[in-house]
Amino acid sequence: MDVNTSQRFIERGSHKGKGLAVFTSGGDSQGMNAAVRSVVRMGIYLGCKVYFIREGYQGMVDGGDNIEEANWSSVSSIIHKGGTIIGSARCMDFIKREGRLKAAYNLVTRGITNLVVIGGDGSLTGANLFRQEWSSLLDELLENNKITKDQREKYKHLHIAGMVGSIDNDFCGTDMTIGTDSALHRIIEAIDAIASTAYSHQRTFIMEVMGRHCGNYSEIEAEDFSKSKKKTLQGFDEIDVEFDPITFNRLVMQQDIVKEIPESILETETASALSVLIYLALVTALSCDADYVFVPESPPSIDWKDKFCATACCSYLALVAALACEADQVFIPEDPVPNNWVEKLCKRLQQERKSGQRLNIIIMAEGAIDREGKPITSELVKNVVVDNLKQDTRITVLGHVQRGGSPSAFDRILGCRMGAEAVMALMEATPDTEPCVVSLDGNQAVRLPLMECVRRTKAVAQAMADKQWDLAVQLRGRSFARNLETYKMLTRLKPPKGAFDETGRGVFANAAEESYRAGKLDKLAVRLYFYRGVQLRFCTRY
Ligand SMILES: Nc1ncnc2c1ncn2[C@@H]1O[C@H](COP(=O)(O)OP(=O)(O)O)[C@@H](O)[C@H]1O
Ligand SMILES: O=P(O)(O)OC[C@H]1O[C@](O)(COP(=O)(O)O)[C@@H](O)[C@@H]1O
Repeated sequence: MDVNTSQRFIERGSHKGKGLAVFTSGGDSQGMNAAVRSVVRMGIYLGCKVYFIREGYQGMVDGGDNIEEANWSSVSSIIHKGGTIIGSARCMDFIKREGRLKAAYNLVTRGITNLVVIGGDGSLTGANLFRQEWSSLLDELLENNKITKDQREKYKHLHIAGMVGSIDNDFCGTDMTIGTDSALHRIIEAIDAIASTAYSHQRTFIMEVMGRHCGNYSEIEAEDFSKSKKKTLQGFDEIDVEFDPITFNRLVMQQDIVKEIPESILETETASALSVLIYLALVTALSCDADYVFVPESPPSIDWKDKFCATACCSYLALVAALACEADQVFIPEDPVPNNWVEKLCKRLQQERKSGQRLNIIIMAEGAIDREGKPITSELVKNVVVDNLKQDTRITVLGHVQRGGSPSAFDRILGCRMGAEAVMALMEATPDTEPCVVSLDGNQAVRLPLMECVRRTKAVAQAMADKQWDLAVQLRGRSFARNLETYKMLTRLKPPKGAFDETGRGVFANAAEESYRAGKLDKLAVRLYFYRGVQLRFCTRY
């Protein structure tokens, strides 16, 4: 499209008469209001008739006052508010065709054929299914004399654009989901606050942050519910809802699903909800100098508990002490091997205390598991620390605080940009255009095929279910992998072989300086080298 065409296209009123609706679905997140506002105003600007659909898919199915025309001022003064002013819900009715038929009727009778869905992968999957079925739903409505032939013809194409609203940053295809940045702010503020009291009492704190995924849940078809079909998910067969207290805790976290899924499915399918997404835990650990982070994509070995307090080797504590506290001594540790993580953590905790550190922070994603896929709960880690290290230990579950409060500037802007792009995508759509999800790629808003992203997102869950941890990390994307690598890098005690020059000075420090001056390195690499260099310089004093 040349400049003139594109300018004409976004001309005020250039899409007069089109019916467009926006709704929020699944878990709410900060920044959703900014996105809603942007959709409404962009739509109105282009001449569309814009509707709110309240309470997610439930409002679409129920119709009535839940579908309400919006105007310019209905989205005034909402950009700074957390949550979503139009409500969000998880809706079992929409999982069934019967529910989707009602939803189609409610849209057609209002002339709505453009939908902006703001939610997670489940909501986007539902929207895609809805679009696939649209034609047959309209046929059924016509057959039942619910709509006229004219309506059937006029509204025969449904267009879908998605935006990912979730604090979990768990959607493949976008660098940041709407809400993640704000949630991180909450977590970091909370950890900073905890650190002061932890310091006073010389305590270890286990901070549990949100981050879970139930991608396979979205794949449950309506038929599965009616037939109570028994399914087995590889790797989770041993999970017992009733008798295993650890597993029970996990399922409690999924209580919205537990409530609604028949017992027979609950016992098998819900297990898949244990596939956990860890962005918040990982990045928080990185930002807060946490002593350890439990993450499902890269879980510890199965015997983590036994090894937790068994030996005397520690790397992270020493590194953090050296970097953050200007420690006088730096240890040259062994490269961490996955099966030794418990040992290392134990050593770290002990070593930090020995070297004068007054507190420890352990961060856990709420769905952390070990390499066998078994959950590791905050309670379990606490017991291990208390029983074996005798450290005064507390658990803080940050819970929904993370999803509350005002959105950060980043999330407000992100919502605005994504919303405008979603409307543009709908206006440009042709009958053959696939549903898209508006994503952030670097600093660019891009449109990606919705189902491809959903497929990739679900592949992460599958990789974890298959215990393919490297693959799970890789599927989460480059930036996730880099964050994990950075975290591991900065928690190493021992620099790689060849890190010293003949004078004992870190060669990485030299290399970084030279390369940075020559413009050969990116910021991250320089920072990593810098940290290694600092560490090595400390060594040279001995
Ligand atoms: N496979 C599906 N078919 C139809 N609707 C679905 C499907 N998966 C999810 N949904 C709808 O989307 C809602 C939100 O999905 P959920 O997975 O709970 O949250 P999120 O969108 O945050 O991932 C569900 O309550 C349901 O109404
Ligand atoms: O608010 P609920 O229903 O207790 O759900 C809690 C879950 O929602 C989330 O905040 C977001 O999950 P979704 O984006 O998948 O909806 C998770 O991090 C958390 O585990």
